Amino acid sequence: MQTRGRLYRHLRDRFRAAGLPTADLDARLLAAAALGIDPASLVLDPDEAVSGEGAALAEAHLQHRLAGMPVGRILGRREFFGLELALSAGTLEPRPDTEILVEAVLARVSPEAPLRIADLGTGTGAICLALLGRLPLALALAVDLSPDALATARGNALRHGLAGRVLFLQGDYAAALAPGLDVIVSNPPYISHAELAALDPGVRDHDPILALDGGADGLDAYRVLAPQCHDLLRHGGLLACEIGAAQGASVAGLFAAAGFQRIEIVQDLAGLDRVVLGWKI
Ligand SMILES: C[S@@+](CC[C@H](N)C(=O)[O-])C[C@H]1O[C@@H](n2cnc3c(N)ncnc32)[C@H](O)[C@@H]1O
Repeated sequence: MQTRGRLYRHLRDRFRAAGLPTADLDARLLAAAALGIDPASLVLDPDEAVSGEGAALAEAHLQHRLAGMPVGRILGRREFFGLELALSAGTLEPRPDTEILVEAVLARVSPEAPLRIADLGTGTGAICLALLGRLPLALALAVDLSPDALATARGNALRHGLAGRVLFLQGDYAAALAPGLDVIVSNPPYISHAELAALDPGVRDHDPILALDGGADGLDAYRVLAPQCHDLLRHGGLLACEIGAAQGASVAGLFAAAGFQRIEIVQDLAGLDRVVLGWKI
């Protein structure tokens, strides 16, 4: 008889043998998802029998993972800043690094302020939904070029009860937005062509190219965003962008050239440059 505990150990041992760095966690998440149970139940009730259907689904998850598919892609969902977000073919899988951007903004605005926020290149809606969850009086515009991403983001907003405070727009960054915004956030595509060629297949083959390709040197989006956002922000407004680890000085330079002041570069938990912030004074 197949049990929860045996099924989990089967996945774990195969992932360990394949050298996956997060073998135990991946096995727990994928086995629990296949069985439709909480991961803790694998440990609490290891002797519970599993259905043939559950075991077959776990085997399919196992094969996908061994073929290099990230866990979030297999599950079709991912946790970000405490929110479970659905993914789709048109969305980047949100990364923990991007939580640094959310935290950097939250540390610089008042939670009681009725802020008008724009999230340019919203993907799953990760950044703006995380912000709206912590800023109860804020409203947001979430823009993406991808209609698939926008549909997914809208579903995520509905799931978390935030759809009444965010408007989803298909567009080219801020080209269609009106001035007067308080905060603009963006995690634009910032991978250079040289880095794209060398990218881990788990990223290259599963995240959409529109979410990754930052042009020859990775800075194309910031060249557009910095002047565009300076025009759209009110005086006292904040622009916060996620960046690649080697882009801090270049993006700070683009912010300064567009007229931003009090520019800061914030590091992630690994000490790498991750966010550039600037104020329109
Ligand atoms: C790196 S992903 C970030 C997604 C999400 N904000 C996150 O942090 O997980 C960049 C997003 O920008 C969108 N995008 C790319 N070019 C764009 C453009 N010119 N205008 C609007 N969105 C764009 C992509 O479709 C993608 O959803």
